[in-house]
Amino acid sequence: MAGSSPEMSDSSIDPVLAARVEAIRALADHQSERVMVIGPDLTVIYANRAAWPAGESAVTPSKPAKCYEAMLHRQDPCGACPATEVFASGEVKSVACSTGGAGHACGMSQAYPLKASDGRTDSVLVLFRDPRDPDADAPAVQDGPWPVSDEPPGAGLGELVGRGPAMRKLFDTITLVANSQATVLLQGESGTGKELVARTIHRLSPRREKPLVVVECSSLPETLLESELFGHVKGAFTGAVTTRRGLFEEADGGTIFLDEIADTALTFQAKLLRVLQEGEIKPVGSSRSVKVDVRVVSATNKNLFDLVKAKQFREDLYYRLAVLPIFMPPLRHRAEDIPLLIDRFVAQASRRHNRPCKPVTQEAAEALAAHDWPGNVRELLNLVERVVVTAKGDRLTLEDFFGPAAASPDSQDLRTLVRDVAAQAERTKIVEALAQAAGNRVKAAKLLKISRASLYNKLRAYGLADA
Ligand SMILES: Nc1ncnc2c1ncn2[C@@H]1O[C@H](COP(=O)(O)OP(=O)(O)OP(=O)(O)O)[C@@H](O)[C@H]1O
Repeated sequence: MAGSSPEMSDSSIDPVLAARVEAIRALADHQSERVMVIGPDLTVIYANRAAWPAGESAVTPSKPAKCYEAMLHRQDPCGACPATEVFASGEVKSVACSTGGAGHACGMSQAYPLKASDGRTDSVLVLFRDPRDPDADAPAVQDGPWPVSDEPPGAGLGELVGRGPAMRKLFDTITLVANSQATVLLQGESGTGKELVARTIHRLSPRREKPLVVVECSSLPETLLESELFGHVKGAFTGAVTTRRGLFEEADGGTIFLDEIADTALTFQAKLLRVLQEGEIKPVGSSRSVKVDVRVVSATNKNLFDLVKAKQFREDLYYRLAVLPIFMPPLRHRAEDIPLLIDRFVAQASRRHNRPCKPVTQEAAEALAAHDWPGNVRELLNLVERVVVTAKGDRLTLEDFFGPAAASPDSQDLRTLVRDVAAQAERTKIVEALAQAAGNRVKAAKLLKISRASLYNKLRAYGLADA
């Protein structure tokens, strides 16, 4: 065993936490990045080989050691350890140890709370700045090649817009996880921005010069998904007329984004688990394994842990994928971000459709902020885009968004009206996409940038299932 983890065999350890630490161990044991997990009393639960001071081996201490004893040979803790703030707040923090690891302190640069099954922060995952690295004092996350933003600074991260507490917390988490190699699981309702977050993680990560490969897992039958991801050799199955590299190989050195991971079959999950455990893929029909260095980010709009409990998703794979889980807040829980999103989307759509960028009236902005947006940011985006194209006046009014009925004094309940209008805009987009794709639903889902499962749900909801 490369790291120290005497307590992990302790049966009193929470099983969710134990599984998470196991998954961290599997990923971090052989990495050169320094990784450690500590308990609330600063006891070392796990430390990989690289975390130990140069020249010292990872010895399993006879009794649980405190991080300052084990790493720095100190008798006392290092004054105000930044990790203690993470235990207190339970929030993700980019922390900076004041002495930067120059002999007296450990030089931790990031700390991530690991929650037990009851939601308590039971331990903290710590990543370090490497004092031997010439860029050690540079910010952990460099600016990516972002497009020029329409908003003032502080209104987002890359293409992600938001400045309310939920999004600020999300941005902290993203910047933190971007710099590590660990797998990330994004969970949240459809349209909340999971794919955009995956892209942001990739663009902020040291892998940004290498490919980001996006795979819509629900759009392919199991056998095809396997050959798409792992490749196949000539003659492996009917139709395999040539040998083909899989998407894991295409993503080598970069990131693979597995969307709708919950919709994969159990047999496929077993194969994916093997890839994550061994860091190598076996093309269909081949007996030869190929080493790949790919960071896996996956997403689902289902509750994956419920599927684990229902035995529809492998528990061991869940813990492998969810080393760093991220929950996307639905738009109705962050109404404070809606005006910013509207500004961004009006500016983008006006540029795209070559229209003047018009302001939104106060009345319309209030109605938009009051809606509960079941389709989340995607629904808002579609509505704004339609209005930018169709509005005639020099401002975007309540009537432009919600039709003449909204402007009349005895209009129906505004929430219902907004819902109806937003649904209408979405329905029209779906009908147009289906027409453009000549009825092919996989292509239509691609055009709409939604998953096939999500398209099927919407077709049913809008009475278009037979379209
Ligand atoms: N915070 C945000 N700021 C700006 N644009 C956003 C934000 N969140 C989402 N979007 C935009 O909304 C649309 C939907 O986002 P995305 O496809 O990432 O959602 P998703 O959660 O992956 O959806 P699904 O589960 O249906 O695949 C995209 O056009 C995306 O660019």
